[in-house]
Amino acid sequence: MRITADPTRTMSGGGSGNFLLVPIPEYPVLDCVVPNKNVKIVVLGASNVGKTALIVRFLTKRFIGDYEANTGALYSRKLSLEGEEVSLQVQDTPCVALQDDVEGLYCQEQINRSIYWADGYVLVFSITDYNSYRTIQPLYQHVRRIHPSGNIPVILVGNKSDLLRARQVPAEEGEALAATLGGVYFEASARENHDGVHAAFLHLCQEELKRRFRQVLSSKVKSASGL
Ligand SMILES: Nc1nc2c(ncn2[C@@H]2O[C@H](COP(=O)(O)OP(=O)(O)OP(=O)(O)O)[C@@H](O)[C@H]2O)c(=O)[nH]1
Repeated sequence: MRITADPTRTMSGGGSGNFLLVPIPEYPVLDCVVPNKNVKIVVLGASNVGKTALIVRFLTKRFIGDYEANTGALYSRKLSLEGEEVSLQVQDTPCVALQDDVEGLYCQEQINRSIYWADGYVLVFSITDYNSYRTIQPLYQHVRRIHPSGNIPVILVGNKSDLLRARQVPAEEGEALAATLGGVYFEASARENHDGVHAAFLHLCQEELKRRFRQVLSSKVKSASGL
């Protein structure tokens, strides 16, 4: 499945101008935690693909243009999902890079900790940068090495869909890759559209909550059948 940002519904950020973003969590993390409804998401991808821009767009509806490089900031906020309040934590990360050794991927220890910590994964590439797309498969394998068992809620985001003339990754390749990862492909533009970005993050939260629900259900079935 692919969701393309709708340019007719652009939310440009109301004259925010260009300035360096200093990431400040919307709520203090501890105030934000709702028991059993705390979803932790990490955003991963190569350099310059728009990880920070996507997070900022999702949380503030704004596109600023200039972001502090490799922030690694943790953001938190509450949101209403299907009538229930969920506290969401979103971890920005420094970029990962392909390299020629056996592992194939350069990933800082800080990123490994974030992968271990998270419940859900936003894997981002830029549709204008084929190398960033090539990073995704090894990155996913890296996540799987850290979480070898279980279902990993993941979405694939092809960002910068406003730059169609510079496209290097066809939408079909994004969809095909997402299918092999067991996730959904969202094509989005952090620059031009809030709705597509919002839909992507929301989908991931919903997937994680569904996964928990299935887990609780199956453990109840197991304990009932054990009686
Ligand atoms: N045209 C366009 N530019 C974007 C979009 N998203 C981000 N950018 C620009 O791409 C550049 C990189 O954005 P960042 O959000 O800093 O990317 P990042 O992946 O966090 O980068 P690293 O710090 O290298 O990990 C910035 O100049 C953004 O303004 C988009 O959807 N469209």
